[in-house]
Amino acid sequence: MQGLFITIEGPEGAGKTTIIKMIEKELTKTGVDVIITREPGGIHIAEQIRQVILDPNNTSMDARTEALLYAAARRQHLVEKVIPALERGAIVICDRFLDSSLAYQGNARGLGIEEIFAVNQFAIQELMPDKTLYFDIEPEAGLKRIAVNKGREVNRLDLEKLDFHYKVREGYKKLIDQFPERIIEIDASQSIEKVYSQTKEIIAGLLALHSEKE
Ligand SMILES: Nc1ncnc2c1ncn2[C@@H]1O[C@H](COP(=O)(O)OP(=O)(O)OP(=O)(O)O)[C@@H](O)[C@H]1O
Ligand SMILES: Cc1cn([C@H]2C[C@H](O)[C@@H](COP(=O)(O)O)O2)c(=O)[nH]c1=O
Repeated sequence: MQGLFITIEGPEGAGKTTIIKMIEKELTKTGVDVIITREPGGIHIAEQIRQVILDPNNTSMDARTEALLYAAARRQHLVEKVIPALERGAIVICDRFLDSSLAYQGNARGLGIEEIFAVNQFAIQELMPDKTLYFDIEPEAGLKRIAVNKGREVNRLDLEKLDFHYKVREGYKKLIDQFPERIIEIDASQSIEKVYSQTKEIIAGLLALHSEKE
């Protein structure tokens, strides 16, 4: 595949969506073929699965069912949107991907990072991101940010106890140790301007390297 697959990860309220929108605006100006998308979602079927997973009324959802639904949404999103874009050489920036499953379902739900990785192999068939930017923030600070954002819908996972969100962050830290070449950590507790300028610099570097290779 000739494109470049970049994923953005982090706990709730880390600022992923905010920064991705700013990056999209910047890249669109420069004429780069960029696709901005998200998980779970990004295409009709996966958005429908998203509604089921994140509905706060679905309190009886089993943890393995949750993990499988994320993997199913991922599969459809890859096949319908991400892979075709990469094949035509586009830059794909995805708000969350496999690492979210590893941190949330694998570590925080306690299903096991290795186990969730294995389940997801069926969905991704070894298609991993070229680079992942991990936005790190203390769970309390991230949750505080989303609490003051009154326009945002509260989802089923936001409602988990603080301890769950700490385990999510712990899961991401384990992934950084496991994939140091792929995952770059950014301190997301900084101002929007600082997080944006660091992200922009990293993405510019990745684009430059990518175009050298072509
Ligand atoms: N660096 C920042 N400093 C202060 N507030 C921020 C910062 N980045 C984002 N915010 C605000 O925090 C809230 C959450 O941001 P955003 O939706 O981008 O986070 P997210 O990582 O996509 O969250 P989630 O994964 O929970 O959807 C928004 O109201 C946004 O304006
Ligand atoms: C892809 C993916 C996501 N999650 C969780 C993380 C968030 O709580 C929601 C998505 O909401 P957002 O506002 O779009 O960030 O889903 C998960 O638990 N596992 C996953 O694989």
